Amino acid sequence: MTASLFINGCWLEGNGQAFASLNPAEGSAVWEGYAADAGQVADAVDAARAATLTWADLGFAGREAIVKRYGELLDRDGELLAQTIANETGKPIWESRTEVGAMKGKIGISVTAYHDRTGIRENEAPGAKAFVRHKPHGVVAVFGPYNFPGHLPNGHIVPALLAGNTIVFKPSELTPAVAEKMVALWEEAGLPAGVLNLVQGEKETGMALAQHPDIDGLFFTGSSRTGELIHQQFGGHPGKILALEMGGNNPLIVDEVADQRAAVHDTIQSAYITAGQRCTCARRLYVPKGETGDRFVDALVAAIGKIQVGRQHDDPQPFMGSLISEQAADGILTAQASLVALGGKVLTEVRKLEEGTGLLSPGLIDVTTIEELPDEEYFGPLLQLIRYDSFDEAIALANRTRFGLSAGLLSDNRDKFDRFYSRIRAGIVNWNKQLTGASSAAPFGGIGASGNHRASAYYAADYCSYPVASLETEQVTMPANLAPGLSL
Ligand SMILES: NC(=O)C1=CN([C@@H]2O[C@H](COP(=O)(O)OP(=O)(O)OC[C@H]3O[C@@H](n4cnc5c(N)ncnc54)[C@H](O)[C@@H]3O)[C@@H](O)[C@H]2O)C=CC1
Ligand SMILES: O=C(O)CCC(=O)N[C@@H](CCC(=O)O)C(=O)O
Repeated sequence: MTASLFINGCWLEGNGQAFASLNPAEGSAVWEGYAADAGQVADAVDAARAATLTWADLGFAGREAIVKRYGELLDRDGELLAQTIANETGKPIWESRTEVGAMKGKIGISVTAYHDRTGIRENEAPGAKAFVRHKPHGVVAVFGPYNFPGHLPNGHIVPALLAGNTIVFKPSELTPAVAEKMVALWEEAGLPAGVLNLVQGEKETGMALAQHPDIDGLFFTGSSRTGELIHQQFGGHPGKILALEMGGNNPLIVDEVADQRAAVHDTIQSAYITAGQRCTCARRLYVPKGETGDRFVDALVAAIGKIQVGRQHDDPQPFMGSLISEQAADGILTAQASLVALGGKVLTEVRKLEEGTGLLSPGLIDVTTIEELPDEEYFGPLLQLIRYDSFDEAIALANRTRFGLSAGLLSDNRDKFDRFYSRIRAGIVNWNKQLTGASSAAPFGGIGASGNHRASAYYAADYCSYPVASLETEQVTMPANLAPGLSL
C-alpha cells in the first residue's frame, strides 16, 4: 500500500475504499492504495483555495520557472515514467515513450499559447488606456482518462498552472501509479503546497469532487457518458467553467487513391494504434462499392492479419499492446457479437489472444446491411466497414452520428476534399492523413457528444482564464463636456 493522495503538500493514505491497478497484459498488480473519501476531497479543495493568492501573485515568470523545472524532471525521469505507463496501460514501450515526449512538448507549446491566446493587449481610449488582461478562475478540478494517463491530464494541468489556477487532480482509477509519479515530479519541481493536489479513487471520489461547491471549474477528458453526467451536475451553475473533451464515433472515407498501400497504412494507423483506444480513432470506414473498393478491402484485410500484438516489452516490439483491462477487451467482443446479430459480416475477427489479459487481435466487420447502425464508440480495435454508392452518400452517412470529434478523407481529388470539408461536422478534419496523432500546437476538441466547444491542446489557454477589460488613467479628471442635464 502506498500513501496515495497528495493534499496541501503532504502524501497521505486515503480513508476510502481500497483499490488497485493491474498490468493488463499479465494480470499482475502494479499499484494498491485507498481512495480519497468525501472529507479528503474537501480538504484538497480547501488546500487549493488557500493557495490561490500565493500562486497567482507569483506572476507568470515565477510560475513558468516551476513549470520548466517540471519539464527538466520529465527529461530526467522520462524513461521511468514511460515504463510505468507501459506497465499500467499495456501500451508497448515505444508508444509509452512517445506519450512522455508529448508531455515534454506540452510545456513550450503552452507557454506560447498563454501569450498568444491570453496575452495582454493595450489600446488608446478617450482620456484613458484600454487593457485586456486575463485572470485565473481559481480552483479547478482536472479529470483524466486511462488511455493517455500522463499526456491528457498534463494537457489541462500545465496550461491551468501557467494561467495561475490551483488544481485538484482526479486521475483514472485504472492508472493511479502514473498519476502518482507525475505529481511527485511536480512536487520536486517546487510547486508551493496546495497548488496541485491529487485525489485518487473511483467514481465516488470523482463525484465528490465534481459536486464540490467550492470549485470554480472542471476540465474533463473521458467518456461522453461521464461527461454528460458532469454537465448535468453543472446545470444551474453558470459561474463555473466546464471543459469537456469526450469520445467519438469517427468516420474515415476512402475515395480514389493512386497509392493503395499508403491508404491502407493510414487506415491502420487511424483505427488500430493504441489498440484502438484513442478518442480520435477511426471507428467507421467508408469504401466505394465496386472493384476498386474490393481491392482496397482485400489489401486492408491482408494488412490487418499482419499486425503484431504483444506485451509491453516484447522484442521485437508489437504495433498493438493490451487493452486497459480484460473487461474492456470483453466489451469489444460483446460489441462484435451484437453487430453480427444485427447482420454484420466479420471480415477479420477480433479474438482474445490470452485469457486473463486485455490482449485482442484487431478486427474488421462489414456492417453495410445494418440499417440502424448503433451510434456507439467501441473503444478498441474493432473497425466497422460500410460500402457506399456515391461520394455524397458517404458524407451523409459519415455525418450520421451524435459525436463530432475527428473525420478524414483519403482521396487524390482536391475538389472532393473541399466538398467533404464543407459538409462534415467534426472538430478535426484531415485529408490524406491518419485521424490519430493530433498536434498539441492546434486546437483539439469536438462538437456534439464529443465536447462542449471548449477545445483543448493549444486552445486550452482559453478555458484556463477569463478576460478582464480595464479602462485606466492615472488621475480622476473632469470630462471636457458634461452630459445633458448635469451641472457640477
Ligand atoms: N476528446 C478527448 O480529448 C479524449 C477523450 N477520451 C475518451 O475517454 C474515454 C476513455 O476514458 P475513460 O477513463 O474510460 O473515461 P471515464 O469517463 O470512464 O473516466 C474519466 C474520469 O471520470 C471519472 N468518473 C467516472 N464516473 C464519474 C462520475 N459519475 N462522476 C465524476 N467522475 C467520474 C473517472 O474516475 C475518471 O477519472 C473514451 O470515451 C475516449 O474517447 C480519451 C482521450 C481523449
Ligand atoms: O492534447 C493534445 O496535446 C493534442 C491531442 C492529442 O494528443 N491527441 C492524441 C491522443 C488523444 C486520444 O485520442 O486519446 C491523438 O489524437 O492521437
